[in-house]
Amino acid sequence: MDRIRITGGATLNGVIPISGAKNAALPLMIASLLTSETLELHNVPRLADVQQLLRILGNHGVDTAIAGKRPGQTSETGQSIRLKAASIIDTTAPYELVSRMRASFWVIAPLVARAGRARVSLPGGCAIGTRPVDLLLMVMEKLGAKVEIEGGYVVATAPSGGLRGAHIDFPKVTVGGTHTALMAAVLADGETVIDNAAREPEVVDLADCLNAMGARISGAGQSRVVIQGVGSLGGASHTVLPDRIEAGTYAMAVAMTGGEVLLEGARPELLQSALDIIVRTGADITVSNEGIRVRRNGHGIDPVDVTTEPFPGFPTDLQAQLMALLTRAKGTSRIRETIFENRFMHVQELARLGSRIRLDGDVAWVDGVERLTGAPVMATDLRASVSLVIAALAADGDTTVNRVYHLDRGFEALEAKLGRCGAQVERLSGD
Ligand SMILES: CC(=O)N[C@H]1[C@@H](OP(=O)(O)OP(=O)(O)OC[C@H]2O[C@@H](n3ccc(=O)[nH]c3=O)[C@H](O)[C@@H]2O)O[C@H](CO)[C@@H](O)[C@@H]1O
Ligand SMILES: C=C(OP(=O)(O)O)C(=O)O
Repeated sequence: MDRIRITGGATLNGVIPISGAKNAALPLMIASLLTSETLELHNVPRLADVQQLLRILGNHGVDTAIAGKRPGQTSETGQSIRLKAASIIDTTAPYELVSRMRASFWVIAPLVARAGRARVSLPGGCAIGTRPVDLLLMVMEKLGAKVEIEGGYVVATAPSGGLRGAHIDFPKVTVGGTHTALMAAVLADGETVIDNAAREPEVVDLADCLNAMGARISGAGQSRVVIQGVGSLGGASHTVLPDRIEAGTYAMAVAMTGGEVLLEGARPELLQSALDIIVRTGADITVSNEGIRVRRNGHGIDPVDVTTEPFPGFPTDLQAQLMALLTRAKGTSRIRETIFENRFMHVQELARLGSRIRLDGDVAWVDGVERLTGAPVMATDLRASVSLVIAALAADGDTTVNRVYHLDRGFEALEAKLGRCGAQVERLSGD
């Protein structure tokens, strides 16, 4: 298994291009199941999760073609992928494929909408909590599907006349639930109203693409979304929005090490709450047409008090990275995690580097320390892994981050992007 070795101490200076968002690319790719025509996606990041989803979609009958490199494109220029599901050849999403990635469960919605049936293994994904799918199943039932659990699989069947529009009122904000509702309702008969919908930018990106395919969705990005069902969807060409979590991660890395980096292509409105917090820690943020510039020169790291919330609040997917930054703050910070009940698995690994963090239920108290020291560490999920990279960049000596496959799920060309800005990061191939 590959590992990454980081020798701490360097400041970061230069330009980091921001990739297309993993969490937008995945539902966009799944939307290809809704039409027999070609969906062309641009700026798709080169990530293990994208590859895995291509395998899953291929199993359902989606033909994919990845465009070759054009002049001037580098290995980090997002890929263009054409997806065409002329017909759905298999409505089962098997355990071996789905258990590795949470988002793959969302195929349930387009499969039932288009083929009338789906048999989908209960999902896997990052180990950050129990992560039930009850609200996704509620969506399918509200739209008229019969839902049963058989041998670890969810079997959902549309009524004879197909899915019917309905009122869906989510008791809590769920990104996956909202994606599912959008993809199930676009082909349903009549109107669907979603209340308490997730307002995340990735939901808006999916709705924009579905509308380009001929859907009639209004209000995406607000709590109430209204969908008028249509008879069929066609092809479209859509560019994946930039990854706000990747941008926030590198912003925190620069706030940690000091230096000055342009996050090229990052869009500030997608991560304003995180940028506000980074400014409160003492870094400077400036915004231009090129992206977001982050700088910390000579100022220490100030402690902050942060609570994770659904968009537009501070994202849970940046909580671990912020915690890493705050391990070196001048004072005590408080981080409250309200989205996932088990998303503090990075605490014990950050402790190996010398951090001082106390857990009290859903709150982590981070006492800033003068010095971190390198150590072998092992992360249990994607964002936890990258939080260890951030801490390692500021630690004395070498840190080896094991289980790099977590990083490869969500960070495109991490070593190259950090390396070009002066960090000493090296991938060690293992057995
Ligand atoms: C691939 C992808 O886009 N993943 C993101 C997505 O995950 P995901 O879509 O899985 O997260 P949700 O927004 O659905 O989860 C929010 C909360 O709702 C709960 N819940 C969810 C569904 C359900 O049926 N029942 C239920 O109780 C979850 O356990 C959690 O406590 O949004 C999360 C919250 O922003 C992010 O951390 C993930 O990176
Ligand atoms: C939790 C994440 O991914 P997933 O939902 O696929 O587990 C993430 O992107 O941080």
